[in-house]
Amino acid sequence: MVDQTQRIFNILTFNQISAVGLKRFPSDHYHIGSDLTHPDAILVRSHNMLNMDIPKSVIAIGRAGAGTNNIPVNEMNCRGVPVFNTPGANANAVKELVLASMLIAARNLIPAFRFVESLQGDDKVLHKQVEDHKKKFLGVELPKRTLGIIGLGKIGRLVADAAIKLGMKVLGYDPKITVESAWSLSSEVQKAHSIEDLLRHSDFISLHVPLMDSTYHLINDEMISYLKRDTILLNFSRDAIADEDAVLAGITNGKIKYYVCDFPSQKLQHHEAIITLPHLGASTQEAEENCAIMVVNQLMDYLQHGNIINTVNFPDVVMERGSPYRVAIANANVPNLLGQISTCMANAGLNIHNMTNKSRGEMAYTLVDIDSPVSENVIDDLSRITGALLVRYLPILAENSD
Ligand SMILES: NC(=O)c1ccc[n+]([C@@H]2O[C@H](COP(=O)([O-])OP(=O)(O)OC[C@H]3O[C@@H](n4cnc5c(N)ncnc54)[C@H](O)[C@@H]3O)[C@@H](O)[C@H]2O)c1
Ligand SMILES: O=C(O)[C@H](O)COP(=O)(O)O
Repeated sequence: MVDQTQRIFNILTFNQISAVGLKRFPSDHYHIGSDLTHPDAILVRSHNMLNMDIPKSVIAIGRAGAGTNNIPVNEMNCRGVPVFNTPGANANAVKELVLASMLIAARNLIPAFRFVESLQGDDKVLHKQVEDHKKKFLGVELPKRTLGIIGLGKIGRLVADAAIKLGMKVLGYDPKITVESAWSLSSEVQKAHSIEDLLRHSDFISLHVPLMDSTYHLINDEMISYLKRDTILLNFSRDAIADEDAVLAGITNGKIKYYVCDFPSQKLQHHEAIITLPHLGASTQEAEENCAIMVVNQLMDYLQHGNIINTVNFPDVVMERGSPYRVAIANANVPNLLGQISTCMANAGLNIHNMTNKSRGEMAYTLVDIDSPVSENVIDDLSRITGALLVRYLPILAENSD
């Protein structure tokens, strides 16, 4: 049997992951590279992995960021592979870009800038043109205007706080809000009774929901029909949350004054009322570092100790080491798995020191600390239990690597 205390983990990287995070991997137990052939884990940002042949060696995927719609999470469920992300690590960066975008749109800064760039002549001519035409760019101020926020998670609630500080009224809509988010939400955020209610009463609308089946084209012709005239719509979530054809029609019929979004497409290019940015929401030095540090810490804790924190498909499961010998089992959430695990260990003469088991939807996860080393045969027997998807033996790594 390979000495698991000496093992090396291969981490395959897609996209540019901040070196501040990558350097946390101790070099005596981790190899990092963008061209490794038998990776144990993948670190990714927005690289599209949906149609990729993900090597069978992969036991974890870490998304340095929030959205995981580029990762085949269902396929990973079948393999018992956790998909980690970094909730909140880039939220401030997105919030700041949303604030900038609201101000840019409210004051017509893009057309105003384009106008100035188009001017020709000496300073006297320029000044005259400026004073004659500035009325075309008359803007509005934010205080007392209503911002509707759809999705009050890590980003939505920061945007809400900032808007309130700027004197705006904030309406929020999030039927799936978590208890943690509800606790951290400013009491000044008014709850919209329905999405229609929010759309009808907002001057600005900002989308902060993940892309899932239930949010695909959340903003469509019908939803846009509820808007006030001249609404400013901001989408820093994902392209497909707003139906581009519906947005274009909404601009034509006067419901939408500006559509500001982080996801360019040919349909959205070269339109006076559309401002698209090159997916810049999380592109700050701070956010990139925060995401990389968080995801690397989570990944190392999982690879070395089996602990799971912040995945989109497994429950959080953390157990302090009670012994140097640990077995981690990702399994389907079916009856009698724990009984079979205990029986298998008892049959091998192993004494269980401590164990924990949690489930989330179809997935469950079990950590078992054992008083003595565990043989490869026992790991094979555990792997044969119906419903066991991924079984790992995790003795503490040798020296300097915890
Ligand atoms: N532009 C960027 O660079 C950038 C950066 C970070 C995140 N994002 C996108 O923003 C999304 C949100 O990020 P987050 O960190 O706030 O995530 P989050 O998980 O903390 O919050 C998402 C919120 O949306 C809510 N929600 C889900 N379905 C909803 C629905 N139908 N209507 C209303 N609310 C609904 C959830 O209950 C949750 O509170 C990410 O999934 C990602 O797609 C983009
Ligand atoms: O979901 C996210 O975290 C953002 O879309 C950021 O994506 P990026 O890491 O590719 O910038």
